[in-house]
This record gives sequence, C-alpha cells and structure tokens, in this order.
Amino acid sequence: MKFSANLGFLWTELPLPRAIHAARAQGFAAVECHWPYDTPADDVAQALAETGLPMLGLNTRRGDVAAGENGLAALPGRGAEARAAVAEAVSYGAAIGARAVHVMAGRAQGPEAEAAFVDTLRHACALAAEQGMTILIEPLNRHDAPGYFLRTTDQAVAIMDRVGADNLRLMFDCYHVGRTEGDVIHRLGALLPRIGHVQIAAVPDRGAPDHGELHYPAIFAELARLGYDAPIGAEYRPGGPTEPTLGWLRPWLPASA
Ligand SMILES: O=C(O)[C@@H](O)C(=O)CO
Ligand SMILES: [Mg+2]
Repeated sequence: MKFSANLGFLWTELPLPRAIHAARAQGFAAVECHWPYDTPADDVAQALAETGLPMLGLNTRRGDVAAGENGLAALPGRGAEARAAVAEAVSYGAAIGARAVHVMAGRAQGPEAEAAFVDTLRHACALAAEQGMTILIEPLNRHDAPGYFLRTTDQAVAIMDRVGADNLRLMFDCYHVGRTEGDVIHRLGALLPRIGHVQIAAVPDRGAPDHGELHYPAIFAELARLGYDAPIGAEYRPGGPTEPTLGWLRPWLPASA
C-alpha cells in the first residue's frame, strides 16, 4: 500500500510547501489538499518538484463558509459561481500538476439541486478533460456535513451515470461510508470501477486509522486483493503534531525509510 498525506488535516500548522516536505520526510508517496488557494501555485509546484511527490487532488471553494456553505455545485441559482469555483480549481490544479479536482456539492436537497449538480459536473468534466484531470465527487456523512447534497455511494453512482463523463469518479472516503453506510469492504469491491480515490480515518472519531470501528489492515488487504495500487489518502485529524500519530504508516514503508 502507498499513502497520500491529506494536508487539509495533517501538518496544518505548517505553510503548505513545508507540509509537503514534512509528508515526504515521513515516507508518504503523495499529497493531497483541500483549499490551497491562499498559497501561490508556484510555491506549491516548487515543493512538489523538490520532493518528487504528486499532488493527487484539491477541492473547489465552498462559497460563504461563515454562512454555513459547504460547496456550490448543487445549489440552484448559483451555477455561475459554481463554474467559477471549478475554473479556479482546474486552473490551480493544472499549475501544480494535480491529478483531480473534488467538486463540492454544497447543502441542498431535491430534484433542482440534482439538476444543478449534474449541470456543473458536466461542465467541470469537460474543463478537467482538457487538462487530463479527473473530477471527483464525495458523499459526506450527515454528522460532519449536515444538509450536504451528496450523502451515499448509491446516490453518487446515480449522479455519475446521469453525467456520463469518463473522467468523473467517486471519492470513496472510508470514514464517511463507515459513519453512515457501513459495509465498507463489500462496497469497495462493488464500486471499484467507479472509484477515483480512497481516503481513510478512524470511525467514529476521525483520528488516525489505527483504532475504532474500521479494521484498516483488513481494508488494506482487500484493496490489495482487488489490485488497487493508487496512494490512499490519510485524511484524519491528528489532534496535535502529526508525527506521533504515524505509527500505522510504518509497516508500509520500505525498510530504509
Ligand atoms: O472528507 C472530507 O471532508 C474531505 O475529503 C473533503 O474534501 C470535504 O471537506
Ligand atoms: Mg474525504
């Protein structure tokens, strides 16, 4: 197994370029982030070049976070802002060589929200395809993201089918699936052809993936059996400095690391 450090949660006390170096020093094979937009893309690109780590993905902006917004893509009447957020993410992602953009749906319900989401995703997939990038959508659990449009993996598959783009994939976050859907190992197998990225954290506390309801050694064994060899995103809250929480990673590092 190879792992990607999610720098939206790990090493958040460091500026993003230094967090990329910290991830490399601890043996991660890749990095991913949430909202890197306050850091000049050139600085991120330089850190990636210095470390040799790929940036797997970044998120579209969420809108007015102070007002509770958590994405724009499924908000009826907000299509222009949603497209602007996609354009910004694809442009920033292309500048740093990122492989994927996670398009955040936002808090909305109903057929109009679904139509808005599908419309934004079609646009996003076309834009991302020009850069050879993938678009990801991620169901978020109702405890952490109340009111979020995209709730379940079944719903995500239905949306992907409706959009009908080759570069649209599911972000399968074992934490979110574990919190509300369960049956994680079975779902990974069933959904493998639709999955673009896998993320991990303990259930239910979202700590390091070494305790809680999900037994990650079994999940990693299943992913290996399925032939999944892309880096898995460590997207957990370390609750302090990251290094002391990395015991789970050590068995997967080469002996020299
Ligand atoms: O699981 C999450 O919360 C993230 O993957 C994300 O991108 C939305 O915050
Ligand atoms: Mg996630």
